[in-house]
Amino acid sequence: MKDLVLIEGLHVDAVIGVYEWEKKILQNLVFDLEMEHDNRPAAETDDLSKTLDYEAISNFIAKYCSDNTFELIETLAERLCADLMHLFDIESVRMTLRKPGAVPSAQSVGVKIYRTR
Ligand SMILES: Nc1nc2c(c(=O)[nH]1)N=C([C@H](O)[C@@H](O)CO)CN2
Repeated sequence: MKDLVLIEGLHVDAVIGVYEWEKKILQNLVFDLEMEHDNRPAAETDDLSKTLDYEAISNFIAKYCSDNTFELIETLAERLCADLMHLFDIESVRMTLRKPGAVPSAQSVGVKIYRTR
């Protein structure tokens, strides 16, 4: 098992959805990420620059969601994972993206994807 850096339950507001009324409102999305990265260099040197900075990545996700609008959560998850892997030293990422308000009778709905270099 390789090392992981985690982000769990990251709440972000976004304009997202297939229906016209959804394009005029903000809806809550919840992200969980498992990002593969060798944590030993950071642990050996106690150096943030050698690991995946979960704060920087969380901030990037929030800004990405405020700067971009999509219809499908599949599109958001796919493009966001591609950008994250391009910008950060992530070997692979498992992203769960939930849209809790989308189906009132469900606790949550969403997608889960796994992408690797
Ligand atoms: N697999 C998906 N199904 C649906 C999506 C989606 O993004 N992926 N989106 C919608 C609507 O936007 C919905 O969230 C409105 O409540 C429907 N199904």
